[in-house]
Amino acid sequence: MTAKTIFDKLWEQHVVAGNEGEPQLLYIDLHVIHEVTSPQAFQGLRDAGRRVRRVDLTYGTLDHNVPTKDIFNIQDLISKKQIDTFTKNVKEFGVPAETHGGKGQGIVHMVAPESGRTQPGKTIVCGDSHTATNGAFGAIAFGIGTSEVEHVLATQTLWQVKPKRMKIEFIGHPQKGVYSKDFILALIAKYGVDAGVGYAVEYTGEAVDDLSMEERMTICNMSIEFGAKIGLMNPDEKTYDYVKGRDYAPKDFDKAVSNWKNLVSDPDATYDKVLTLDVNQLKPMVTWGTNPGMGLEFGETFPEIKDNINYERAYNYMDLKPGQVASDIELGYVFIGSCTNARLGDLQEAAKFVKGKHVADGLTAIVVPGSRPVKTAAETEGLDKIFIEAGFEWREPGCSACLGMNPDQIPEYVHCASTSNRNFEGRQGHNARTHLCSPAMAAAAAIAGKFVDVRNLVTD
Ligand SMILES: CC(C)[C@H](C(=O)O)[C@@H](O)C(=O)O
Ligand code: SF4
Repeated sequence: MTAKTIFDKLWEQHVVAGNEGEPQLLYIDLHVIHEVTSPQAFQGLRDAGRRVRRVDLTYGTLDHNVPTKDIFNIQDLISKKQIDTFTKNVKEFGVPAETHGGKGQGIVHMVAPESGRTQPGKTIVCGDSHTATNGAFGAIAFGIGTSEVEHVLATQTLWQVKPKRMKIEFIGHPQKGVYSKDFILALIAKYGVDAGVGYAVEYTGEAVDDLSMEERMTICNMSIEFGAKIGLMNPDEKTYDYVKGRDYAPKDFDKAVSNWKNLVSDPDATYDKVLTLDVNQLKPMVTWGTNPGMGLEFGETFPEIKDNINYERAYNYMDLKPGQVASDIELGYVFIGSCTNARLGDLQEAAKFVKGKHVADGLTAIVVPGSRPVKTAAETEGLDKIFIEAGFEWREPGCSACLGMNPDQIPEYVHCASTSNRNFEGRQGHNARTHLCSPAMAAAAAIAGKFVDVRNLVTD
């Protein structure tokens, strides 16, 4: 029997028709939807007189347009329309979905795992690029376009060409104050934002084994910033423990686990490409430019422009210069949120750097839990008080300032330390300047008023 990767095993199990190298029809086990990319898809079904084929394998939430200050007061007309349309569509088609302001609501890539629907072995799609987040469970999960959303709603299948296989090994053990966000930012800085194009990436290595499920999700989430549509990991005991006891966990859990145990890459499986990154000496990462690959370890000087036209443009947009360092950036805003880094563990870690301290003068700092369950759990532990007493705003869950599709926008020309995944021009607001980093780095920066090395602040 030839050795196989987890990706090969899962792909084979889901092919309904077609041969490798050509488009193949895949069966989809879970289709998650949100208000931005589903309206035309539902309209298409309506026009064709079709229904949703498997409402039981479909699940929706509202996230991008949610106002996080005053959640029921939706001022923006487009936001209001998208939220109302979604609510009407899921009702009409009978799709289970979280309600606006409801107890399970949150960012789409957070609520699927939280509800227990995300499980090893599944194919999971959503009309959203960061769907790869779910790959942390040992699933094939990827973002699709609106016409594909319609196809999946109607047929529960999707045509796809099988990507190549890449293995990325994170070796070593990080220093305290260095997190999985730093691993993935370092990987993208080293190999570039296109390095993953055409590949399904499997993340392995002792550094990944040591991570919690939440930290693993941060890495898979940013596969897309590395250029890959799919990023996944081998499930293990931590994966099973995460799923166990959740509302939609398998009823016969032991049987499910015995199946999941086979869903790992064989030791001698081969890959089209293998990359490694040693995290032993890795320092906290901060991006200086306008794509997620323009990042450096804390303390390194920003690069020379040379012939790099993108660098010149990035420097102009960011109002920074070669030779400067991250601590030179004059921060005006700190955003702790998004599907990359707004889980309970992220907020717990950030709170450690905030407790008993105060946000720097003139700086606005907001914490936006990624989902209602995270918000509630954080409040039960008193994290909200720690942040509020320190001068942070404590918001309602949603995508928030990750992208400004809601009132949460970074003001023009202001530099923002952000725990999100994209630092493109205008992403967080017109002419806003985004610096990607870990929750700990963002929290410490809010207190200091500038980026500082959190390795020096770790107490436990
Ligand atoms: C709005 C949505 C389609 C988009 C995506 O696909 O990623 C958004 O979530 C983002 O992060 O830019
Ligand atoms: S939090 Fe950001 S990256 Fe995640 S789904 Fe929302 S907009 Fe996209």
